[in-house]
This record gives sequence, C-alpha cells and structure tokens, in this order.
Amino acid sequence: MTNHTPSLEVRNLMRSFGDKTAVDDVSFTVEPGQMTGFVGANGAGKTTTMRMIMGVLTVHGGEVLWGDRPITARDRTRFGYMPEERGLYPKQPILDQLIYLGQLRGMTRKDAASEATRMLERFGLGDRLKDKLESLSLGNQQRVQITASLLHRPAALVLDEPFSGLDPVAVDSMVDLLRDRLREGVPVLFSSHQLDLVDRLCDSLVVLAGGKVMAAGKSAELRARGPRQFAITTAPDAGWLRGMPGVQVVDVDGARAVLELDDAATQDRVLREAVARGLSEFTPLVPSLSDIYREVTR
Ligand SMILES: Nc1ncnc2c1ncn2[C@@H]1O[C@H](COP(=O)(O)OP(=O)(O)OP(=O)(O)O)[C@@H](O)[C@H]1O
Repeated sequence: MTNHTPSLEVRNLMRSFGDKTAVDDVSFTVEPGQMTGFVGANGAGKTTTMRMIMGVLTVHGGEVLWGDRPITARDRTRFGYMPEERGLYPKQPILDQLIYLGQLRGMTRKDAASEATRMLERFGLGDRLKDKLESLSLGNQQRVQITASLLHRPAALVLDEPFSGLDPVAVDSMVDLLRDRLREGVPVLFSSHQLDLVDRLCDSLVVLAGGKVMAAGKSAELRARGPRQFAITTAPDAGWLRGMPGVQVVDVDGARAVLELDDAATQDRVLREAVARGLSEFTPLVPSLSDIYREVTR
C-alpha cells in the first residue's frame, strides 16, 4: 500500500430539502486502503451524503476534504462513483460506453478498451462486449456499472449500494476487484443494507440514522465497545444464573446461557460458581457489526 494516498473526509456536513434536514452535522473519515461500510435505514441520508461528496448535490454546511484540503472538481474526476441512479445508457453497446467513460476520465481509447475487456471478462461477461446494456439481466447490468466506476483506476471509490442485486459469485468478483484497489491504498466508501456483507467486508463502519452519525470507527474498535457477552454451559440447567448480581441473562436454553457481565469481578464470581456446578463452556462472544448496528439504531 502506498502511504501517500489521501483520506476522504466529511466534516460537519449539512443538507436540507425544504424543512427537512436530510444530513445533520455528519462527520467521518474514510482512510486510505480502508473499506468503509455506510449503513442506515431507508431515508437515513446515505445517498444525500454520497452525492455531496461527489459534488452532485450542493452542500448546505460543512465540507468535504481530500487529504488535508477541500476537495476540488478535478479531484472528483479521479474518483470512481457508482450513483444510486445508475448512469449508463440502456441502448448502447456495453464496451463502447465503457470506452467513452474511460476517455472522459483521461484514459486513451486503447487503455480503456483493454481494461474494460479485462474487467468484464473477470465478471464472466467477456462474450457480451458488443451487446446493448438493456439486453443483460439486472445483475449483469450491475456488473457493468461496477466496471464503469473502477475502470480508470480511481483514487477513491464512492459506491451507493454496489452489491444490491448481485448473486454471491458476482459479490465475490466485485470484492476481489475492490481488494486490488484497497491494496493500492484507495479509500472505499460503500453503502449497503446487507449487514452480513458489511460484517464480512468492512474495516470501518459509519452508521447513520435520521441524518446523524450514530457510530463511526474501525470495525474492531466498535466491536470492542459492544456489550461484554459470554456463552456459558453448565449441566444440567443454566437457570441458576438468573438473579446473580451483575449478571444480565440475555438468553437461556437448557444448559446453555448467553450473559452480559458488568465487570471482571462478576466474571470471576460466575466462573467460580460455574466450575463448582460443572462448567463445559465459557466463551466471550464478539458482537457482529450487525449487532452493533442494531444496538446504536435502537
Ligand atoms: N431530492 C430530494 N428532494 C427532497 N427530499 C429528498 C431528496 N433527496 C433525499 N431526500 C430526503 O432526504 C432524506 C435522506 O434520503 P437519502 O436518499 O439520502 O437516504 P438513504 O439513506 O440513501 O436511503 P435509502 O437507503 O432508502 O437509499 C429522506 O427523507 C429523503 O426523502
């Protein structure tokens, strides 16, 4: 990874539509080489934030920084953007429009053609280069959209729901392509409603609700901030854990229970008692990013 790739930062971003504040004092950073998941319910403000990053929508307050300075239109031409409203032409042959887009972003015709062909082949679309976009299934159209945003070796990626409509094989191909870019130090921001995917892919997470940031940071740090939960199994029945001070029983199923423990002293007491009763399992449970999402948006 190069150390010179800038980070992408939004600072105190604001945007309203009439009386409605869609994005309310939103700040976060997408670090170089980091895959940052952008999650939130419908209407949380993800698309509006991404549009402001890309300069498609004017900013009502705050700023977007590329490295340590305000972003410029020229910086944005080097970004890869997959807008919510996919921007390709249904009636045009696939390869032709990718070449055109590549040239708009400064590639030679030859480079754009060879890179687009290589990427489409990787997506299993090598035999569809001359077909019109509209003749492809929606999932395959999505693969072409992804190719369009990655073609010119972008300096940063801003992807609005890039995985929606993709089958698992296409998700894996897309992740491979993204990982190539991440290794080069490109910051990647992508929105998604697929929390399992976010959990699998993200180095960092930003959670929005009602236009505000509910949580933001490295996935590992957010996980560590989650509740201290443990799975415990003591035969024949884990019901004795109910009513122990400092112990919240999240779930009991026969001999097994999931607990939240207030502190290390409680953990010691529970363990001692459990050993006396016949302990067969005591496992710390690392919260998934989906758990964290649910926790902070509750
Ligand atoms: N052009 C617009 N005119 C009026 N209101 C808008 C406009 N664009 C967005 N909004 C409103 O701003 C809020 C945030 O919308 P936005 O599309 O950014 O959310 P989102 O998190 O991307 O949602 P989704 O997951 O459904 O795509 C919503 O209440 C939406 O109705």
